Amino acid sequence: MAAATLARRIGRSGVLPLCCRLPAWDRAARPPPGPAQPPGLPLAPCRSFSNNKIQVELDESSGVAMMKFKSPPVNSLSLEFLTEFSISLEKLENNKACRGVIITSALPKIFSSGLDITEMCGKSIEHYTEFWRAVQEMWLRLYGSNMVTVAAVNGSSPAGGCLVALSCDYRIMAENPKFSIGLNEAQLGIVAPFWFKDTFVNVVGHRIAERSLQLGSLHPAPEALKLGLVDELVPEEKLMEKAAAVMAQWLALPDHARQLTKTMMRKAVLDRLVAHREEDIKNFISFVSKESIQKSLRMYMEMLKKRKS
Ligand SMILES: CCCCCCCC/C=C\C/C=C/C(=O)SCCNC(=O)CCNC(=O)[C@H](O)C(C)(C)COP(=O)(O)OP(=O)(O)OC[C@H]1O[C@@H](n2cnc3c(N)ncnc32)[C@H](O)[C@@H]1OP(=O)(O)O
Repeated sequence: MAAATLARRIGRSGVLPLCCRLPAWDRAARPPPGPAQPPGLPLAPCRSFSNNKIQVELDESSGVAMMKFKSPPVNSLSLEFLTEFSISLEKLENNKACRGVIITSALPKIFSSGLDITEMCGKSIEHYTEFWRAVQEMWLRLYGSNMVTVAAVNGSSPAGGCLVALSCDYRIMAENPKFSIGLNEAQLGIVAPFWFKDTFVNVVGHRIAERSLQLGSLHPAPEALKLGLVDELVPEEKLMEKAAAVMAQWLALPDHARQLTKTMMRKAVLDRLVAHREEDIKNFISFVSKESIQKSLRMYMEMLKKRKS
């Protein structure tokens, strides 16, 4: 689907209507590009594209796209960011030449600061609905992607930023102990929704997830490795090289076998949100609309600003 059409269908809602396409985790495995492809079949025109928030470059010879978050100061996941993120994933997913994507940040020291807290403060019910649908959409696309997804975590990655990394197939983090990662929602006085929790449990197991979620822990990179929250640590200057090597290793397998296995591992968790999407939006709205939650979020934002001065 052309980007313009997709953007129109998404419209202000930030949502890709489910009727527009099969979810990635239900699609048939794609044949690998290259010799198996009928000669003369044009590849989708998406070698490189970028928007205000995200830059994507696809190397058609390897089938690997590099996606860089570039939304200063901290790559927070605003409604606009999430919409652009979903559009970018959709474009790659629909491009037969693309088999894998490496996700990283173009900003120094920050992978993503998580959901944009200002989107959850003092807004209308319509806005909360639109925002939360966009958060769901992003996760459904990324966690359910048929592509190989590798997170090259080159900076701190709290809450929603951690969810992005957790939703990938493999996480490599820069071995800087000043960089931390985790679902720290409890520290903000809020609660990670069930599908954040499910994604976390699927990566680190129940006990580690329970302790980390209750404490709202942000784990420095070496601790994140010990917990299995990331798969590898490498010196920052080697991060992209390592990500490319890991990608090549994963792409060496036949797509159909890897994709069906991924679907088998993730389907139950994806289906749970799909079945309860509207209820999840209602829960989010009634939760963030509480005066006590608004107060907690405002205090947290003030704390961030004070820490700076
Ligand atoms: C019963 C069940 C009901 C279920 C209901 C579910 C409800 C669940 C709802 C939501 C889940 C939430 C998920 C989230 O992702 S919340 C966001 C969590 N993120 C954080 O805690 C990170 C906060 N930020 C930081 O720790 C730091 O900013 C940093 C480490 C990322 C970067 O540090 P530094 O480089 O020192 O930058 P600054 O702190 O100076 O920040 C620059 C600038 O950016 C602003 N900012 C930072 N993070 C955010 C953010 N997430 N959203 C919006 N704005 C952010 C910061 O305030 C500064 O602004 P400035 O002072 O105006 O320059």
